[in-house]
Amino acid sequence: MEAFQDHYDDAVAHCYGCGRNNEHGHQIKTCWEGEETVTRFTPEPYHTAIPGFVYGGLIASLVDCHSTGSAAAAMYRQQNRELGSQPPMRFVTGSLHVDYLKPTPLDGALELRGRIVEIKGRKVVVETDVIACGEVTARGRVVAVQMPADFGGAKAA
Ligand SMILES: CCCCCCCCCCCC(=O)SCCNC(=O)CCNC(=O)[C@H](O)C(C)(C)COP(=O)(O)OP(=O)(O)OC[C@H]1O[C@@H](n2cnc3c(N)ncnc32)[C@H](O)[C@@H]1OP(=O)(O)O
Repeated sequence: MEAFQDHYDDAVAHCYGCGRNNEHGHQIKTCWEGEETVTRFTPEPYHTAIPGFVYGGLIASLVDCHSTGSAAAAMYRQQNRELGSQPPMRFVTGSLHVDYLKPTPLDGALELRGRIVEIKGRKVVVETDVIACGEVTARGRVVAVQMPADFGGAKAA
């Protein structure tokens, strides 16, 4: 199944978290599973915080890009548009909040499951559970905002 991130324009597919063209990045892939969005990512041994446990910054990074991708997909879905149809709708992070509920074992794949909490104007709020070994170890809440055409002085694509 094609992931949301597969539809990002080549010119903007270099994000460290989700850009498929960034060979040094995480290159996460997110899909719908019913009403939830799902990303699966297997941390490497060097993603360590305390030995045996995943670095919190990695978890935040995964929540971030999982959520901005989910926000875009939710907006396309709300507008009954195909992912990848023109003009593109891309989202950046306005706010990123993560609660670390318990240590996340560095032991196989992490699963991120997102729910769309609100869509209002250019804003989409996404809540995401991070699941390791069958347990929710972290929970994120992201306010994603549709990228302005002049974001950072650049042209949106
Ligand atoms: C080329 C690349 C392709 C990108 C394609 C790939 C995407 C990869 C994205 C990766 C994720 C990132 O790391 S993105 C990089 C990190 N993020 C950034 O650099 C963003 C920097 N910030 C900004 O540019 C700006 O602050 C924005 C765009 C986020 C918002 O500014 P704005 O466009 O003027 O929006 P504004 O009208 O103020 O707000 C719209 C709604 O969002 C809410 N809102 C805005 N900011 C916040 C906030 N911090 N906390 C809560 N809510 C907020 C407002 O209350 C309002 O809700 P209401 O009043 O309507 O209810």
